[in-house]
Amino acid sequence: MKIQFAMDTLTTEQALQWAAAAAPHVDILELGTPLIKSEGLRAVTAVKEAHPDKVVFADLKTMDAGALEAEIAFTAGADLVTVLGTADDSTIVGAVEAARRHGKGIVVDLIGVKDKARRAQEVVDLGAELVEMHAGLDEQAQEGYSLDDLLTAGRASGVPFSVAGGVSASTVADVQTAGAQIAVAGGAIYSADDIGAAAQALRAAVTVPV
Ligand SMILES: O=C(CO)[C@H](O)[C@H](O)COP(=O)(O)O
Repeated sequence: MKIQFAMDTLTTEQALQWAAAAAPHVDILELGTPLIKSEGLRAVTAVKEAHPDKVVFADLKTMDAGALEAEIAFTAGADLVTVLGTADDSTIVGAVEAARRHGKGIVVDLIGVKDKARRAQEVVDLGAELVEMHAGLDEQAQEGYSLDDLLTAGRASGVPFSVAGGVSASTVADVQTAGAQIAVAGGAIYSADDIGAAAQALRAAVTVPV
């Protein structure tokens, strides 16, 4: 299973520092939505130039104009771009077509989707590379939140999936056992005093490296 580091910060400078510390221990460097809104796609270019060997993930969370938004992110250096599962099918198809022109991929983020397993199957049929079983930061802050529903939806989907929603070193093995291709971790890494050590601990907690 791969590890994706979600860099939810507001400056390219901070992201580059975090990426440098975490890169030896992660497979995918994600530019979080707040970072892209704050700095624009220049941040994607900067991270790709600094880490050409890593998969660079632009978390655009596109809801409309799928072809156009995906096109500009791939041109800026992204390898994977997100479109929301709540978007119209035509938005997802437009983004997938842009990905194919660039030899890259679209990840459909299922944040806010009620029946995640069913929508996952639909969007993979539309050409998405994989889906992200995702509970956002606001959902995570609610009392009683756990990853369990995401893992259940992932197992039920039968399609390639990642899991994002507060994944930490103590839950990453459960994500792997559920069959995820990718575990996404943001706060568990960037909130630590030592970013590199936190990324390394997450990697070490994955029982069977893939
Ligand atoms: O996309 C996001 C929020 O919308 C986050 O990047 C994602 O949830 C991963 O971060 P964390 O591990 O802190 O939940």
